[in-house]
Amino acid sequence: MISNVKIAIIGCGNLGTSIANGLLALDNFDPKNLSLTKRNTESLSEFEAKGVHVHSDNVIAAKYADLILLGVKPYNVSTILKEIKPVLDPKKQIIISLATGITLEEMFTVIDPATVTFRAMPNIAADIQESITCICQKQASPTQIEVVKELFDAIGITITIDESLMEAATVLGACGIAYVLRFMRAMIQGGIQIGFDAVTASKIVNQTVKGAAELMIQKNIHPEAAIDKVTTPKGCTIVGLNEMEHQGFSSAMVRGVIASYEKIEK
Ligand SMILES: NC(=O)C1=CN([C@@H]2O[C@H](COP(=O)(O)OP(=O)(O)OC[C@H]3O[C@@H](n4cnc5c(N)ncnc54)[C@H](O)[C@@H]3O)[C@@H](O)[C@H]2O)C=CC1
Ligand SMILES: O=C(O)[C@@H]1CCC=N1
Repeated sequence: MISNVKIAIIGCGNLGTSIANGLLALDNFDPKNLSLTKRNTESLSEFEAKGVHVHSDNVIAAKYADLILLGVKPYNVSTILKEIKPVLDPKKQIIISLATGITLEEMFTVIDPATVTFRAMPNIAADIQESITCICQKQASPTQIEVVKELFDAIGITITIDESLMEAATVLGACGIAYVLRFMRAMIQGGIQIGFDAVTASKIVNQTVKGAAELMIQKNIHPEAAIDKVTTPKGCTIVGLNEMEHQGFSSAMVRGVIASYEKIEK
């Protein structure tokens, strides 16, 4: 049970906070099983008030954790690993790096290559237990894989992938939430121009996007199959969609995805 596992999030910023919120909303999750670190812990005081261990000592947090999540920026991963290495127990603990573009091999140049190490790529919807998290690992036992899957299943859904796809997973799942939000913002702006106030436009757009996503998830169909049901011949939907395509909508999205990917691969 994930509720009995001691979890440390080293470097609890935007993503770490989302994961912490998702975990704390679970039934039976004991806040005492969660440790969050940050250099300046002021912004984590709400967690402290809920009984979570909050401090700036990464070594202490790592020492007493079963699962050690690295939530720092990619360029800080190596420094953190060097810092916590003296207290790591490769046989008992599991390290999970959330950092973009840092390979398992790179981590093994710092820590003992026998350490059970995962890379995981969740997104900020972990906050409301709706993340999609892609994971990959080296030398984990089926039980250890199960524990890590259980952690991320608790805050959304989890897919196991090959490490070679982790950068693509970052773009589609983690950056992806920002692409969707920018799309929503544009739709709200359009809605305001055709007459709605911002609050009403947001409400309509939020539910429309939720409905579209749920339709795809529950019916397991390709988006275009559902689009065909909306586009009345000679109607207003197809006119709007075609105008968006004339303006490069799909092309802009594909090129944005590739630009993000190329940025990580550099
Ligand atoms: N923000 C997102 O949506 C996603 C981020 N990621 C990855 O997660 C990692 C974190 O991203 P964010 O949360 O956006 O960054 P962030 O900058 O909000 O969080 C990083 C945190 O680490 C803390 N930190 C830095 N050095 C530290 C140290 N020596 N000891 C303890 N804490 C330290 C910082 O104070 C900060 O709070 C990055 O590697 C990023 O690539 C992955 C998926 C999604
Ligand atoms: O923008 C970034 O680099 C990170 C990785 C995925 C989401 N945020």
